[in-house]
Amino acid sequence: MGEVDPAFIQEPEHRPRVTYIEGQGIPLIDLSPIHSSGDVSAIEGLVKEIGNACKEWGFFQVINHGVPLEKRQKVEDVSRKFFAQSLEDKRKVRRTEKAVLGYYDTEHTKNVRDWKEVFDYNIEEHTNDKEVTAEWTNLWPEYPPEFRKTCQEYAQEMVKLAFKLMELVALSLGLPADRFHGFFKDQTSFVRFNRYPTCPNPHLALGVGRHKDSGALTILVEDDVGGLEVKPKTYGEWIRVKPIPNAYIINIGDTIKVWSNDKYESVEHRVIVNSERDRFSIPFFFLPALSTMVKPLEELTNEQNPAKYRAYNWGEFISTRMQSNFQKLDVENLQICHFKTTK
Ligand SMILES: O=C(O)CCC(=O)C(=O)O
Ligand SMILES: [Fe+2]
Repeated sequence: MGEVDPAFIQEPEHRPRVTYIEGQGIPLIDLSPIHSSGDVSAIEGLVKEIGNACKEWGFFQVINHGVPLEKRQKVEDVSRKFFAQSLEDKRKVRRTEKAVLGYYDTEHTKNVRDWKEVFDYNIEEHTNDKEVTAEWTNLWPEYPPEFRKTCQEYAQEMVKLAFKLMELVALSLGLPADRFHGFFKDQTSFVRFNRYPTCPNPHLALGVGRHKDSGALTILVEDDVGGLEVKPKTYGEWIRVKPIPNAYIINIGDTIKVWSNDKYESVEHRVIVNSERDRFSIPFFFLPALSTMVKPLEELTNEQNPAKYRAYNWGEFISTRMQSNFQKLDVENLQICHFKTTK
């Protein structure tokens, strides 16, 4: 990508600011208690911390998460090797409008093109639902040769961590630890490799435009370049996230927001690019099964606190969203607010 094509240019109110606020207050949570069985008070303390972070921020970082560093380094390595190939080679595993996994460099967020290229792969090779128009079949590149195995091993680590986090989220809502597990049988979770190339005019474009993640939660690895910004509800301003070596960044997605009937927040975020160094990141999106009807949990609603959302089908939602990100459209993207029962 060379000059900044008009397709990438953000409206003035969405362009990044030259000066920024870094990291203050973003919760940093130590997950060690989940690995040492038996210490009830440590687990209780952790559950409280998670609950507060989900309520106030919708966003936090974790350390002592149990994911071996070597698995992370290997996956970062294959991502870099894949992107270092020629465009022609990368396009051998190119996604299409219908087949939504693989490589592409033309994603749009809210109908403005993102300054990035991506590669997506699914955790489970699930059969495509007839009701749903998108195809979810993995396209594996031939290079580097260890690509597929490394990706699959990393995905298993992400799934393990995601289930642990969902248990903590469930406990923090006063629910049984395994309350959410059933939704993830035949999950649609996927991993994304992002490369944000250097940009000649970083103040005009964004690596990813402002958005909320629509799944349950996202577990993100970023390198040391920095550029991720979040706008927590309590803050009202964009805050730059400070990269912490070997930490994972967790953000709550719209699905948890709906399940919790708005008790927990999904936070708006975006990625700033720069003119000096490419940035690489690897989000894992923890997503329910295609057939899931997403709606506020009955245990968390009652007459005083009625459901704030109508049920929607996850398969239709995610397929519509993936397809609308493929190209610029003249209509607004599908959002959970379209299913709100109250204004
Ligand atoms: O690259 C990042 O830090 C975040 C990417 C992101 O928000 C996304 O892909 O949904
Ligand atoms: Fe995101």
